Amino acid sequence: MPVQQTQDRIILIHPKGSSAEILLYGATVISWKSPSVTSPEIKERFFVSGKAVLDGSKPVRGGIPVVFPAFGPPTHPDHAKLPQHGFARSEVWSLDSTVMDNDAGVSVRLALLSNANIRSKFDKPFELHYVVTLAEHQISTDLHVKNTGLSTTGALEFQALFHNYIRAPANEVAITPLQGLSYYDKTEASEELKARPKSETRAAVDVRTSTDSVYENAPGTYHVTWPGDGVEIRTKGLKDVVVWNPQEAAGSKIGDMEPGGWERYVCVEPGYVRGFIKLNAGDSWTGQQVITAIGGSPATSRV
Ligand SMILES: O=P(O)(O)OC[C@H]1O[C@H](O)[C@H](O)[C@@H](O)[C@@H]1O
Repeated sequence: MPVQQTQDRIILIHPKGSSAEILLYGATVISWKSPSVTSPEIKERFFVSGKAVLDGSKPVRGGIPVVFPAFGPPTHPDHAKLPQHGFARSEVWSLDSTVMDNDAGVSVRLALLSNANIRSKFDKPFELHYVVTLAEHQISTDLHVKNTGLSTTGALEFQALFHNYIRAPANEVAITPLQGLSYYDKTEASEELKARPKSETRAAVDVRTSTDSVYENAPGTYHVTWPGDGVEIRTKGLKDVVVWNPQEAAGSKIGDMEPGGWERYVCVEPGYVRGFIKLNAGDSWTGQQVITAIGGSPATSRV
C-alpha cells in the first residue's frame, strides 16, 4: 500500500522508489528518501539528529517542523503565551484523507483543529490542513490556514514557516540567489543590532560560520548545492527565508543535537516571518514549498 499508517506516523511510498515518513506529532516529515533528477541512487534527504526525541514529548530536531503561528520568540500580543515557534510542531495532528495515489504523486492531508490545550494559550478560532505530496524526485508541503471565526471574533494574525533540515555537508553548501537582499542577523549580540537590516553581498551564501539570518522579500526559489548534489526549493505565499546553522559553538549547546550534527545539515526555511498574515473571519491562506532533489550538475560538482 503506497500510504501506510502506523500508530504514530504515515509512510508514503512512490512507485518509482522514493518514500517519506510523517509523524502525526507536529505533522513532522522525518524522512524523505529519493533519487535525484541526475542520479538513480536513493538517499535520505533530511537530517534528523540521532538525539531527536520522536515520542511526542518535544519538537523533533530535524526533518520539517511546521512553525505556526509564531516564528521565534513570539512578538505579537495574540501569541504571548506561546513557546518559541508556536504550537503546530508540538501538537498531534490527524490523518484527514489520501488526496492522490498514482504515478504522479502520493499525497495525504493532515488536520489540526483547536483543542483545550491550544485554547489555553491561543484562543483564536482556526483550522490547519497540511498536504504532503511525494513525487519521483520531489516532496511538497502545503499549509492551509483558515480563520473559522465569525465576523465578531476578529482577525487571525500569524506567521508560518517550514523549518527544513536539509541533509548536506554544511561546510560545503552554497545557497543562492540571496545577493542584494536585506536580512536580519540573529547571531548579533544585542537586540538593537539584531533589528538592524544588513544587505547580503555574497553571490552564494555559506554557513561556515554560525549563521541565523532572516532574509525578507526573497525571490521564492532557492538552490542549495554542494559538490555532487543539491536541492531546489520553490515556494508560494512565503516571502521570507531563514538560513540557520549553529556551528559548534552554539550547536554543541543544543540538548537534542547529536555530536557534530551541525556539520550534517543546513536549515533553509521558507516562511512568512517578517510581519504577520492577517485573515478575516472565513478567509483562508496557503503557503507552499516544492523541494526537488536536483542532484549534481557540472555547476554544482566542484571538485
Ligand atoms: O531550537 P528550536 O526552537 O527548534 O529553533 C531552532 C532555530 O530555528 C530557527 O532557525 C531560528 O532562526 C533559530 O534562531 C533557532 O535557533
